[in-house]
Amino acid sequence: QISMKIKCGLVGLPNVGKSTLFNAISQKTLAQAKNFPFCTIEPNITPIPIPDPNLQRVATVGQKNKALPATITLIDVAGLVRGASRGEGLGNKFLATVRECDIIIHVVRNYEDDDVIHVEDKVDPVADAEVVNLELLLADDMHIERRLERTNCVGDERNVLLKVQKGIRTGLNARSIGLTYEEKHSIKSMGLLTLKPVLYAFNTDEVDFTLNKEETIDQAEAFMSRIGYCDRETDTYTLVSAKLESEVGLLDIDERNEYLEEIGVDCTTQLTYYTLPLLVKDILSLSLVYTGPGVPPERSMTTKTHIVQPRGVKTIELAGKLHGDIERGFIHAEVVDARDMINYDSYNAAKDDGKVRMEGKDYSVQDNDVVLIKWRK
Ligand SMILES: Nc1ncnc2c1ncn2[C@@H]1O[C@H](COP(=O)(O)OP(=O)(O)OP(=O)(O)O)[C@@H](O)[C@H]1O
Ligand SMILES: [Mg+2]
Repeated sequence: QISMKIKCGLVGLPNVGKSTLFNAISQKTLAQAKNFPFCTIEPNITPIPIPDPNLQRVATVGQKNKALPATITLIDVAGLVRGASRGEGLGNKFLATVRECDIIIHVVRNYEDDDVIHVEDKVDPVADAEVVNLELLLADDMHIERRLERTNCVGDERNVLLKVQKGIRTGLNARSIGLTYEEKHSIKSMGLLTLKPVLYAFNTDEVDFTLNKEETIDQAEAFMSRIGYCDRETDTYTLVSAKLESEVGLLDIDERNEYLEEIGVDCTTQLTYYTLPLLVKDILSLSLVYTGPGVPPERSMTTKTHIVQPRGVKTIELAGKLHGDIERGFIHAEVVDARDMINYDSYNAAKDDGKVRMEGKDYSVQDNDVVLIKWRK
């Protein structure tokens, strides 16, 4: 449960800008992004740091010379076309990669550009999203059917899958039928595509992203209310301009800032490399906790950020994650909130001021906790 890699899969029709967005978020040219459908065949994978304005300060106050941010993994896969579930295009084999993801980033094309081929011949984000969503639903239906044919599919798993199958056959996503945590858990290994939360990346051109921003937001809101096979309770969207963002990502920092200022774009509120990991953190209710501060320098020179998934991680589990010896020798944990700690000059100063509390091995670590585990060999 702790520091488990969080995977985000980029999904969408071919040639809508998935690889361009992948490059924009990674701020590198890692993926080939070209104007032809099925440009991507093998998945592109890269870690993306979760922006954290407190991390550097926590490391400094904790007298550590290295600060490691938490990362999520971004995966860019092949485009999906109408009929993929019946083997059209590249078929749906690559969806096995998406099954392992925690969240789907569904890229839809809202930009007009006669030079960029559209596999459905016209720019229509609602129609595109429906094509993809229907294929995801059909892929789940087939995946469930195959699993139900197996004699070892019994008990809770079978009952829940029958319930999901019934829902899917009336056009409902697995995430829309109100499964309990336990029910979801019993079918976890299936990696159902429609059980995953979806973040729509509404990919627009530079002008719609900047000058016409208000209208573009209206369009995106209208898009969200019109698409089919969507969950209006959980699914959300973000505006992106993959081309612009991938281009500025390659400029050196001064050039980039100057250009962004000229076009009125703010990095930390508008650029996807910054906003998207934070959205993912929010949607998946992830917490960040730190280890390192308070630990003597000969034991650690690094403040490390860990991702904690919902439903709690105990200090003893965090200890196990750091080292088997630390888990075995666990005495107690010192815990301070990072937002408090950064107001002091040192870890000890925060401690002297009563900001550091003592917790036992069953304490569930919280977002922003800085944890120092006391242990003996
Ligand atoms: N916001 C945008 N405005 C204009 N052009 C864009 C935008 N986003 C992407 N493009 C262009 O669309 C084309 C296709 O992009 P890209 O290769 O990223 O698509 P893709 O979804 O990865 O396709 P595939 O599924 O075939 O791998 C490229 O020429 C890219 O420059
Ligand atoms: Mg691609």
